[in-house]
Amino acid sequence: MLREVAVEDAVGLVLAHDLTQILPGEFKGRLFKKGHVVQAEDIPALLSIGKEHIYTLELAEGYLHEDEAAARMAAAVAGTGVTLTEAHEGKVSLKAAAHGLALVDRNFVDAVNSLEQVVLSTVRTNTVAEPGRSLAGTRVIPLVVAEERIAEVERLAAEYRAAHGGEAPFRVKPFRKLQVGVVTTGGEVYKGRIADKFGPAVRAKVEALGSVVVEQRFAPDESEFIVGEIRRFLEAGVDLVLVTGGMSVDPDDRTPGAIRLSGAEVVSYGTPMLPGSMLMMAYHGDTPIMGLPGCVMHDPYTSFDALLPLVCAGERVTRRDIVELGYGGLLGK
Ligand SMILES: Nc1nc2c(c(=O)[nH]1)N[C@H]1C(S)=C(S)[C@@H](COP(=O)(O)OP(=O)(O)OC[C@H]3O[C@@H](n4cnc5c(N)ncnc54)[C@H](O)[C@@H]3O)O[C@H]1N2
Ligand code: MOO
Repeated sequence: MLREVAVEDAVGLVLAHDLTQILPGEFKGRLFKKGHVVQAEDIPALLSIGKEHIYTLELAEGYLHEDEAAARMAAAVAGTGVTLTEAHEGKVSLKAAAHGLALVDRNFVDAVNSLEQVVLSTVRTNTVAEPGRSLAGTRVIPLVVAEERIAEVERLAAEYRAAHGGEAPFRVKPFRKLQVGVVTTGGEVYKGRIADKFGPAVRAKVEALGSVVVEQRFAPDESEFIVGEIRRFLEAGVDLVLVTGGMSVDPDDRTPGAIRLSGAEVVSYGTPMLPGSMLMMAYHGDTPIMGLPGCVMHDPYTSFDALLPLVCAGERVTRRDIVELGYGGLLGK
């Protein structure tokens, strides 16, 4: 168990937890590590950070130190594509091992946090994970916790894995390198009245996730023409077809009709996200095809930017994924 000891009497005893020093503007970090055996020369430093008494460690049977509890929780929830840090000041961080899509089961996270004294804090599911970026953290609130509490978290995680073919409730799915074909519609661009701005914008968004635009082709506002270009890319075996412009309500907006006419199975025309409400998500077999409205060209984050990471990670976008964009999806106009 923990024993409170006056600093002057602590020489030779084992520190129960990391001790943090904060010097505003200069330093914040660990002054002494958990497990450190207090030396006579440590006493002035301990007093300087305001410690006249410290906890020394004598763990009772059936109790865990905060570091071990955090480490066990992290190991229980972490799946593929995730690395764990060592416990530091009672916290373990879960980091992305590769550039990919963080997949987090919200119900599982809620179930863990409904237990008392434990913390599982994560990014939202479908967040883009950069390698080395911290995506989740585990800790417990008291310095020592009943082992039974952590065993409960481990049970929830084991049940989750059993119900999901072995997949963990928290994992990172690496991005694939997709070969992307772009069909840019619009008579004004096709006829050279204005310069194309969609191509560079879409290329940058695709490349940021590690995929590549293999070709961009141009089409006037004619359904059959657009269908022909879509089919050409499908026959060439691209992994993703993007059709830009012509997505709203004008008579010249042919793209949604052309995507349907090409034989695609439409998941959704329209997304509850602003900007990006006029986006179409569809599939030809396993090949995704997306109709991109004008805003994708000029807005940094739209429904396209929310869905492209799923596509690049090889997740099949469902109607449910589209529905869930609405809550928190008002970003612009
Ligand atoms: N009455 C309504 N008006 C609009 C609606 C609506 O629901 N009802 N939706 C709005 C939304 S949301 C969007 S987004 C825009 C644009 O949708 P479109 O995909 O149809 O975009 P276009 O009409 O094709 O083009 C808009 C604008 O951008 C220029 N453009 C298009 N492609 C290119 C390109 N490759 N390079 C440079 N510039 C391009 C085009 O010339 C137009 O000026 O509709 C809202 N309106
Ligand atoms: O498709 Mo619009 O995107 O909402 O600006």
